[in-house]
Amino acid sequence: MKDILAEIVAYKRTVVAAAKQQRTISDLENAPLFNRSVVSLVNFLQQPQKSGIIAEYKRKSPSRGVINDRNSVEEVTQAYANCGASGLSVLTDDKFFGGSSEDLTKARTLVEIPILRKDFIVDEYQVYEARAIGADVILLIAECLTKEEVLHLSGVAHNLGMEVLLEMHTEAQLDKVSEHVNMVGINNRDLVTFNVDIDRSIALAAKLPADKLKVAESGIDNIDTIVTLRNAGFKGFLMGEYFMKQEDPGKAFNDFVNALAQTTSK
Ligand SMILES: O=P(O)(O)OC[C@@H](O)[C@@H](O)c1c[nH]c2ccccc12
Repeated sequence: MKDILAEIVAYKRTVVAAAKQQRTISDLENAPLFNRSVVSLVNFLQQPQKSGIIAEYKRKSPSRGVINDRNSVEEVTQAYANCGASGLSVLTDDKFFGGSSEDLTKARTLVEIPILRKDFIVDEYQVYEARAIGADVILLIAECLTKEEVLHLSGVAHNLGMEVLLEMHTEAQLDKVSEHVNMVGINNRDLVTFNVDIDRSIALAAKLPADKLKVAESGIDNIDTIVTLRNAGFKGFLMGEYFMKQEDPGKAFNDFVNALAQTTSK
């Protein structure tokens, strides 16, 4: 299989080069949202009355094709926030995921919970951009960055007051965790083969540094899985497709969170 990740990263480099011509970093620093106070996802994930779910707005993906092109970002993200999401994840990639920076900014103006910029960050310019569009957290993907790049990009995010979720998939990538990484996400989905394996999160979890909050990502579609992952020490659950593919994602989210609360209060 052709490495889609390499294709995405190459695309990002061209997008960033073009964006730099349009808006300099100092333009970004002057954006109205740039100096707003950041909301801590680490803090929200630790609040026991919340679900622990980071609910994702995603229109399409390379592995699934179109997931939802009917429900607006405003409608869905507001419903998620009102129904107990601990955070939101908004795809800002246009070409592969059908998202945009505007999507994230629209959500920002409507909700107060933390928002993760879900994209493929390969240049510090994108970290400034994340701050300018209203994100609280950035995603860094270990698979597409060197250890030095993770250190640098996480340091930039930290200096701008944002938090960092470092996503990984293999034990070898543990080495890339830096002091500025606040949360480690284990992706159940292999970004090269797209295979989903929940047991992988559980196996890797025990090996994560104790001071980093653990987030399980992808392919989560039932409450038992969340309970199992919680017992393995995970505090955050990043879920996209399961809600987005339903007729009414906001309602589906609400039903799921209510059922989860029932299960865990027993
Ligand atoms: O839709 P799912 O299977 O619930 O997965 C959500 C999220 O984990 C997934 O979209 C994701 C995880 N890491 C990524 C990196 C880039 C883009 C997308 C992702």
